[in-house]
Amino acid sequence: MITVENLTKTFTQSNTPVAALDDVSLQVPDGSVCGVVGTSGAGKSTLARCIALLEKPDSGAIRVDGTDLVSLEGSKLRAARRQIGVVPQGDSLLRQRTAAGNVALPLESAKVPAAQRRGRVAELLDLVGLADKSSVYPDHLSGGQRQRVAVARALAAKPSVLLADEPTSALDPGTTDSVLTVLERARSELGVTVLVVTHDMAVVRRIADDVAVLEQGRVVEHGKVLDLVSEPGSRIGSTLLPETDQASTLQLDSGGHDVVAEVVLVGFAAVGALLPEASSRFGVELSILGGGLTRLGDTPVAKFRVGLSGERSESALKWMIERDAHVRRAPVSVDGVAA
Ligand SMILES: Nc1ncnc2c1ncn2[C@@H]1O[C@H](COP(=O)(O)OP(=O)(O)OP(=O)(O)O)[C@@H](O)[C@H]1O
Repeated sequence: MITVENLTKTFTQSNTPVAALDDVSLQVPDGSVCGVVGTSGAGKSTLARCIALLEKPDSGAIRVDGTDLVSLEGSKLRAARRQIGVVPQGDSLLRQRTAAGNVALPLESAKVPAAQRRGRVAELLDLVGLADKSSVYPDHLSGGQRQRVAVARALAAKPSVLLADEPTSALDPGTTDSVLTVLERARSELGVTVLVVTHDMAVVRRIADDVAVLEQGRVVEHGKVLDLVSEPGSRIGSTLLPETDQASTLQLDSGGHDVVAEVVLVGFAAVGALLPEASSRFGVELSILGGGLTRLGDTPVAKFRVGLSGERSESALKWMIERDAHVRRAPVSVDGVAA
């Protein structure tokens, strides 16, 4: 578990203090992937650098498996750093070393014997799908392959935490996918806790269990992605789920329904069966007025605007809520048209 408690960090720019981190607290459970997102200047990289112990916060604590890393010094600090593998922002490989040579670097620093080193490097290159590129130099690798070597290098010393700062920036969607697959594999096959700093919501959509949204140095939203998307007003929800409120759809179809509601359904069972079952069980006519289906990680999630007509519309809605559908009633005016 990574626990960040009340972290603050202020820089001075032209004699003016800039609060890069302003009382930031968050938790990343063991073996999970947490995305840290936010606009440019929100404080994402500063947070990553503090957690990687490359920057000292002004105050606050960073606990990995219970130990506060901020207070460590000397050999204890060096040992703690080894527990945190870092994939830095941008191209970080040494040009004069092969892929294998780059991955071997942390093992050489830790004085791991050569035979053991070779075995570990081979394992890691295999993990990132680059076993056949071991003797290739970075200039002859694609951007995505270079990032995967950087991930292998970050994992070399068997860290419990992997921190990746914008690992997919400047990569096209196909290449992004190959890098995300490797981060996801680090979690699933090695049990590493992964923190990904990114401005790219596709990263959150594809691999994050948890997410923290930073804005001007503060955490404005934090939690499990699948919980947040069902909360009314969630920024994550409005970014990751389909739009439901196109004015044209509403004007054409919403009139005449007894109940109009926005429904978020999470998981195969809910997405596949809940609406048709509610309709048949309560004898109500149910129309989809907007929205659609998406996928967050492996989980299908739907957000629909629905219109229900029939005497038992309210009961149908209540029944869906009891089955974990997240329902928000749309206000309906006296003539029955959704506002
Ligand atoms: N070394 C520094 N000296 C002065 N100001 C800094 C320093 N590092 C960061 N800042 C400032 O702190 C704030 C947060 O910067 P940070 O790089 O953490 O944001 P970010 O969310 O990672 O942005 P980006 O997505 O553009 O990388 C910004 O206002 C930035 O200008």
